[in-house]
Amino acid sequence: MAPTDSEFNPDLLLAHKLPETRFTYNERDVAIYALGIGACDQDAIDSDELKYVYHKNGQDFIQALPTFASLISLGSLTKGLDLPGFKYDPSLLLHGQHYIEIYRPFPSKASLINKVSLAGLQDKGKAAILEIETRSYEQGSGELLCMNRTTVFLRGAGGFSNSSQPFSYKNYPSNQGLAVKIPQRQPLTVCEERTQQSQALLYRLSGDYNPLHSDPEVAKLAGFPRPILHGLCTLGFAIKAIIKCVCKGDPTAVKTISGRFLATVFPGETLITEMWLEGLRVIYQTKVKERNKAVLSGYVNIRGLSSSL
Ligand SMILES: CCCCCCC/C=C/C(=O)SCCNC(=O)CCNC(=O)[C@H](O)C(C)(C)COP(=O)(O)OP(=O)(O)OC[C@H]1O[C@@H](n2cnc3c(N)ncnc32)[C@H](O)[C@@H]1OP(=O)(O)O
Repeated sequence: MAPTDSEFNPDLLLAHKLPETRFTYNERDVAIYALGIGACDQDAIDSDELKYVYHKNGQDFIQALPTFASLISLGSLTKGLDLPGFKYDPSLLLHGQHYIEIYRPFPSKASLINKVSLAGLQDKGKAAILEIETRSYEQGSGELLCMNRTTVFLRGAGGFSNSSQPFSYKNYPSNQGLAVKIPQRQPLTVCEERTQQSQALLYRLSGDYNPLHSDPEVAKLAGFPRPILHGLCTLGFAIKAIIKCVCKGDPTAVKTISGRFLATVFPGETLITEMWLEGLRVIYQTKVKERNKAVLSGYVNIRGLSSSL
């Protein structure tokens, strides 16, 4: 008998080709994104951050933060994905992990073509873990600008495969795993930043309009007391802190970014990011100060460091 629409069908799923998408942005988008992750929020003349939102000292271009890459992939994903052979409830979806490779610094405006593919699916019993890879090419030159791998944790969508041999598919190298071991020693440096009560309302204007981050009723139905902060907003705060504290304010120093969202953040909470240097890798962990709770951890690979660190 042929499987019905609601049944798991790995052959159908793995053979499915996701459509190419397009993403065009300009300097206004770059600046709105930076404001959404707290640039100049604590100090409107912050000499490290003004360049992300304004033509500081007459600079020609507003400078894009490396985490702007995460927006490029999201355009095609935030409404959820229709995947033949696999069903899930998009209202129970949580962002679990995010991985970015940046191949060259971001222009402050561009038109891009996204090639999207399924990178992984795992049955974890109580949940399914779905991974989508997006490679973004500059229209015209065809140059590859960045790659995003979005991992989503689909609550309630597990248990779809044989429980003695749960389904597990990954098409990328295991050394790109995102779990990090937090060093036991004191961090090299620590950065504290308060998010605003309106943080998610501002961040959503960059393109992730999921009402989980803005609508109290939708948040309650998803199991939260109030709207939660976008995972990529928290990631943006953490990486901006690393650029300021370790990369001496140079956003082009960042090559690779990884992050695992460990717990939910509520807008208005204070983020404390601890950073450790291991060669050309910064290991980091972000905690919510008010609850002393780790909410994000990961690493950033950087291109080089000045010897004064
Ligand atoms: C296609 C759609 C694209 C979507 C676009 C993006 C939409 C954006 C949404 C958001 O921004 S949501 C807000 C940001 N995210 C969060 O706030 C999530 C924070 N994290 C959590 O709440 C929890 O970590 C969790 C994800 C609910 C998991 O916790 P839980 O206690 O249920 O898991 P465990 O029992 O510890 O582990 C089970 C299993 O899953 C693996 N795992 C655990 N956490 C993660 C994770 N964050 N990412 C990926 N995988 C995770 C864990 O290793 C276990 O596997 P095994 O070890 O058993 O193999």
